[in-house]
Amino acid sequence: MPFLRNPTTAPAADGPTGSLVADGKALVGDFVRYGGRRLGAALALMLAGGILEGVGLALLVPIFSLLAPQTGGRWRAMIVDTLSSVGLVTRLEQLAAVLLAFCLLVGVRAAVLSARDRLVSDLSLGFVDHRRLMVVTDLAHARWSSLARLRHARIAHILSSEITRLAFACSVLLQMMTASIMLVTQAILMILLSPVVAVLMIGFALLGLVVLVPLSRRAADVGRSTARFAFRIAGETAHFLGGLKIAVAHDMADAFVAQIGEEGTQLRAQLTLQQRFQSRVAIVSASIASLAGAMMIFGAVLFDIPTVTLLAALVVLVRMSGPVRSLQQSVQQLFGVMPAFTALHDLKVDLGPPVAITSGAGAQSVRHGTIRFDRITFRYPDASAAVFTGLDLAIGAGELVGLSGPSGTGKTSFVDLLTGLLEPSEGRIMIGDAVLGPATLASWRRRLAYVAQDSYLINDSIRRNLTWGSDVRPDPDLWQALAQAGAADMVGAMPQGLDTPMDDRGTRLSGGERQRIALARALLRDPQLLILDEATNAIDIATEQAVIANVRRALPEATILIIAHREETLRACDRVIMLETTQTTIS
Ligand SMILES: Nc1ncnc2c1ncn2[C@@H]1O[C@H](COP(=O)(O)OP(=O)(O)OP(=O)(O)O)[C@@H](O)[C@H]1O
Repeated sequence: MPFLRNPTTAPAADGPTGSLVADGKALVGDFVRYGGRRLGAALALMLAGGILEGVGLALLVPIFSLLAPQTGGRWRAMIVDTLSSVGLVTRLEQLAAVLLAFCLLVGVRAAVLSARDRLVSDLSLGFVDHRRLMVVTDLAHARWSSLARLRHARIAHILSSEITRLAFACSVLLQMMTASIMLVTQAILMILLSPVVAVLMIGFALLGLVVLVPLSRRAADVGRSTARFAFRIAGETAHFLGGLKIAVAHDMADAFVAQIGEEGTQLRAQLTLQQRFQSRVAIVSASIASLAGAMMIFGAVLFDIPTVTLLAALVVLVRMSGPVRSLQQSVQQLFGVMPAFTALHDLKVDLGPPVAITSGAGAQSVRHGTIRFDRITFRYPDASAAVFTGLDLAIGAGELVGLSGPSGTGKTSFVDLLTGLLEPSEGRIMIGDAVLGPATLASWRRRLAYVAQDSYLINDSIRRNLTWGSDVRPDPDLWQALAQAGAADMVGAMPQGLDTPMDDRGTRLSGGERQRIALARALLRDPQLLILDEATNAIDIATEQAVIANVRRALPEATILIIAHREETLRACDRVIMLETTQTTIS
């Protein structure tokens, strides 16, 4: 599994502002930076598709002229002359040649559009992956104090729903680019066919803008509030089970169902309103388009425009309705999905600057030695009281130390300071003769192993779980570590042994079984400091005592810190640090 080292450096100030235009610009900017040359190639293919579409439509003129000679006007003479000069004399030969050219063109256009769609899909999926990795990298490198303030539900929502909505925003943006290029090429063709018809068309396009923009804006407002509503429901759905549990326990199940039903009704009403606005926009667009068609026919008669030109122009007009509709719908859809982009940006702002870790030449190695808390004061940002004030203590290399105390006295904070997740507000932590800080953090973290109460297992085999975070090791080493953690019999009894998959992160194992696998994994890191954070509390006392003795034998030189409440566990330690109040005392 690759470890991410470099947080993203995109400046937060370039991010969304809440206005569609500014947010759209920021999203496009991000997308352009990501797409680079491939986006250029996609745009070139879009342009080629547009031009081929224009040429294909232009070929309708000779086809119509040859089909209905009396309607051709000056076009027909020109076309017949050109084809005759290359040896195609009869009407049938000329028609066959033009139709062949048309078919070839349709084939080439289909190939270009298929290449365009492949590239566009690659780009949009790749961009979403890239943004997801950016978020995960930012989270992985954020200061722990910033991270601890975030709600889990918010992160889960961003990494699942919001990223998916961003994928949709990308495809909408790309649709808009394609539609715009199509429209421009079709408009140019219209001008070439007949400037008079083009002027009429532009007049109607402007009329359409004047009528449709306010209507679309109102439809977009409705779309935006629908998105907010759906977002709120999604948030509540995430806490559904918790809410249901309390409701059932309080005999409020029917009220809970009614509450969920009411939210559904409100969302439906909102969606109906949105649909109504979209229908209104569609009715007005269709009316303007049909009026434009009628006026074009009228204008053609008035200005004596050949029927062939008129027919071709009408086909172009019909073809233009697709990109126009696509553009208009895309703008509305962007309103709905843009909050996803804003949410990603807000998360980056809330995470603040990444934690400083020196790598390369500036990095220092730490050597095994006494761990010393030297006049440590620690206060969480925004907290009124400090967790530790002027804490002085030392843990000798190779000591087995217990850490205990009532809830809220700072055990987790102590461990987080020791692993460098939190930085002291005052004072310093020494590892041997090195100060724990940006230069020594990477080296120190490579030398420690941390096992939590709720063990993190990945959805993979036991073998991969054991070597997660350390080098690949031969099977005998893995079995030895499992035996030391008291898990060898358990894994040996599984039909696939080390290759047994840990489905659903090992939830089918008991808490104690998961803890023993996590402990074996920690032993395989051969750490200088082993932290067991309530990591054996789900194991029965007799097995736990045996496991602690095994661990000590397996790591004779390592310092071991056990956070525990059980007296039996603490009795196995050389000494115990007891956190009694926020002003720590040590016994
Ligand atoms: N992110 C945070 N922001 C502000 N205060 C915090 C934060 N995390 C913990 N605290 C406070 O710091 C104090 C120490 O918390 P800590 O989690 O270290 O205690 P603990 O001994 O590990 O508790 P427990 O045994 O319940 O896990 C508590 O008063 C807690 O409310």
